[in-house]
Amino acid sequence: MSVEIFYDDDADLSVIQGRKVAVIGYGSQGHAHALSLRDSGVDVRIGLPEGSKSRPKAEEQGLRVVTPAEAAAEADVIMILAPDTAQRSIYTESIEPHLTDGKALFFGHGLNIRFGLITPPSNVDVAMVAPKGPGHLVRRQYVDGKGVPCLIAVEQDASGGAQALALSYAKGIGGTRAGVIKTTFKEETETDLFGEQAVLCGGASALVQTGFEVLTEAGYAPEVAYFECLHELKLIVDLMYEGGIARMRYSVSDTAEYGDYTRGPRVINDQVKAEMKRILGEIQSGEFARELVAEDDNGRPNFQKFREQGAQHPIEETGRKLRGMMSWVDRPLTDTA
Ligand SMILES: NC(=O)C1=CN([C@@H]2O[C@H](COP(=O)(O)OP(=O)(O)OC[C@H]3O[C@@H](n4cnc5c(N)ncnc54)[C@H](OP(=O)(O)O)[C@@H]3O)[C@@H](O)[C@H]2O)C=CC1
Ligand SMILES: CC[C@](O)(C(C)=O)C(=O)O
Ligand SMILES: [Mg+2]
Ligand SMILES: [Mg+2]
Repeated sequence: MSVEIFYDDDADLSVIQGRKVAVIGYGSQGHAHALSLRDSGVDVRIGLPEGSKSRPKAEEQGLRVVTPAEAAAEADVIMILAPDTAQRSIYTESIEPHLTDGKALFFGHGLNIRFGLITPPSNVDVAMVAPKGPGHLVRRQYVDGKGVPCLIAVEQDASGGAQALALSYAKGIGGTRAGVIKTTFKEETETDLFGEQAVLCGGASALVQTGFEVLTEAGYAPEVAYFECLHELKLIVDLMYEGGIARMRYSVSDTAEYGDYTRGPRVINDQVKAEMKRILGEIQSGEFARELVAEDDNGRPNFQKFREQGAQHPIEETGRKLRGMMSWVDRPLTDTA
């Protein structure tokens, strides 16, 4: 099945430049979208509750901050970039009352629409611009004249111009420099959740931690295990990113390549694939979304525990020490990450 991919020449920046945009939330994605849209000549305001920790940061970076309700009332494109679990109540309390004819409601991820947690009225456009990368890199790439690829989707096209508006927004954050693929809220939501759970975040973290544990439990130095299982992973993934798995295999030794073919499938085996399929099933059925919402409604007791356990894993202490010796690696997050 072929997909539609859009680049700079397919998107008209003046469409979003002609609208007033509210970015609700100023975290990973929020700061990246807001700053890059502003730098692309778009009229942006930030919606944050009084007392929000993010307010001083947004103001220091030259943005006007109002409450989410004020931002939604002023703007005609409202992009919700608060945590997915907070979006329902923000929508009901601060956005829904201001969804008058001709406005557009935008998302950076489709979870709340896909699982029916938010049901917008029929008089507004509902669309998504979802960067396929962390917000801090979305901003860094924009500043460097590059871009993170994005997905766009239109759930509701009340104006007849929702796709052109989404493409224009994507251009404003640098997405069309790299390529913007048209998809649906369903496809974006399910693939994004699967990717982050099974491969990018869950799968990769568990692989790295388990490799580190196997080496250190066998008596090898934690520093050596850290370089082998975490630090070097980036260098290997960089080669895959630049030229695919084949490029990585071309660059590593024949010994590594032979070990890759013969041992890799023993680690990521049929049992792992079956588990990945179960994970995808839980996403598609809505089981994961229900679990996430219940966890949040209960005050996130398990989430908090997992965070603490993760932070206490011995690989973190080893990494802190080693990264401290590599100034180019160990740098604080900045405006452009
Ligand atoms: N993180 C990423 O790189 C990616 C995220 N996405 C999607 O983008 C969206 C935003 O995610 P992400 O950037 O990670 O979010 P963050 O967790 O970084 O967002 C935190 C921001 O939201 C603010 N916030 C919290 N509650 C509210 C509220 N009630 N009203 C207004 N603002 C609030 C926080 O304010 P305070 O400082 O006061 O807590 C903070 O500014 C999600 O839909 C996510 O799935 C998509 C692609 C990648
Ligand atoms: C991989 C995690 C992600 O989906 C992302 C950065 O794209 C997220 O939700 O943060
Ligand atoms: Mg993602
Ligand atoms: Mg995600």
